[in-house]
Formats: sequence, C-alpha cells, structure tokens
Amino acid sequence: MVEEKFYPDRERLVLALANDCASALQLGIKERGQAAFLVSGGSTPKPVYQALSKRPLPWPQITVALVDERWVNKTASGSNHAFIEDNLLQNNASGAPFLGMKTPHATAAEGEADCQQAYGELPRPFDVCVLGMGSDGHTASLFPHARGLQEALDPQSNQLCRAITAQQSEVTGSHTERMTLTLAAILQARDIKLLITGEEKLRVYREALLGSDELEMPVRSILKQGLKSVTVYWAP
Ligand SMILES: O=C1O[C@H](COP(=O)(O)O)[C@@H](O)[C@H](O)[C@H]1O
Repeated sequence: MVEEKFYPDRERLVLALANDCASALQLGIKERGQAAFLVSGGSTPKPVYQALSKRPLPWPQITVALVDERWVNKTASGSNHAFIEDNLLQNNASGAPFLGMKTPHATAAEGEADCQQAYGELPRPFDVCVLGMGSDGHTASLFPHARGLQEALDPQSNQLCRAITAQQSEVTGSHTERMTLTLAAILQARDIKLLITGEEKLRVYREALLGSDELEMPVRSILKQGLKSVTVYWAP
C-alpha cells in the first residue's frame, strides 16, 4: 500500500507536499475542530515547513509534535525542537501549539514515561505524519539494529514513544541517544508521508522495498506493514 508521488524537481515536490499537508490538516479541523501534525527533523523537509508556515491555516487548532528527537537540549546543535521552531513555527504558524520530546531527564529512557503521557494527550488519530529516511534505511529514530528497536517496531504496542540507542555511524554522528515515535504510533496517523530526495535515497528506498529485514532497514516497517497506505514523495 505504497503510493508514489514523484516530481521532476524539488520546487514542485515542496509545493505538492505543502498542499497535501495543508488539505489533510484542514480536513481534520473540519471534522473535529483540531488536528495533530507529526513532523520529522532533517534537512529534507525544511523548505516544506517554511512554505507551510506561510499558509493561512487555523494554526492555533493544529498541534505540531515531533516524530523524533536527539537527546539534546534545544540550544544544542541537532535539536529537532529548535529546527521546527526555526522553520515551521514562524509566520502564520507561530501560534501553533508545539509538543517536543526532550524532557529534563538525563537519559531518553528516563524521559520515556513523560513523553508517552504527553503524546497520549494529542488528538488521535493523528492527522498527518511526515517521515524522512536516512541513507542507512532509518526513519524517525528507528535506526538499524538500535537498542530498543525491536520493541519500537511492535505494531500492536500501546507505547507511542520509545527511547532508542542507535549505533554510532556517519548518519547518527554522536547523536546516538534518541526518542522516537513507535511504529504503532506512526500507524495511528491517517496520512503517512515519506519524504525523500536525490538518487541515493531513491536507491535506498528501492532496496527497502525489495527486502524484508526490518531490523536492517527500519523504513521497511513503514513501507511493508500492509495496514495503512503510505505516500512516498520524491524528487531528484
Ligand atoms: O536523524 C534524522 O534524519 C532523518 C533524515 O534526515 P535528512 O537530513 O536526511 O532529511 C530525519 O527524518 C529524522 O527526523 C532525523 O532525526
């Protein structure tokens, strides 16, 4: 249940994804007066968030919440909280309520219960979830062979958030300690969107579609779950 929306250039991709997110959020608000927008970090979605921030949506009714976070304070480099504040929660979107994942706890494992409680208070089903993917096949902070990954990939779990310790790699850098939405939480989104750009990520995406080992390429757990449709947005 993967739908591919492939575009000839990034400008058209950004416009299409911003339009699709805006429509889905408006639909959620029309139906129940509020919406939950789950957002990933990373370099790829930046222009989409910047475009969305200028849209005249009823932002005070849209709770923006992180898909994942490095276990760093907002002032440290790599903070997805800061990234979303700087790129999405600007302009018209500056009044949107925001839910981050980092708690004052020293470790992600210690912060897990608070995170779980806070995410449990979001409107569900979530309306839109924008995921990214790394060249190692991770999505959210579901990293290959990470500690905590197996539990995070249980589609029947009641757990929405999970502490993850990724293996150090070129992709993670020193940010191995993370909090992530679980697969079960992501599957509670009505609209799951996977955003990738460039030939290398297209190759990784196709490799993920061919294989079945989710611990090796966790993005497979999203692409191959067979419960919910996923839309893949790509441009060179
Ligand atoms: O570590 C992360 O990386 C992925 C992909 O990022 P990108 O820079 O290659 O677009 C992102 O989806 C995730 O939220 C982030 O924590």
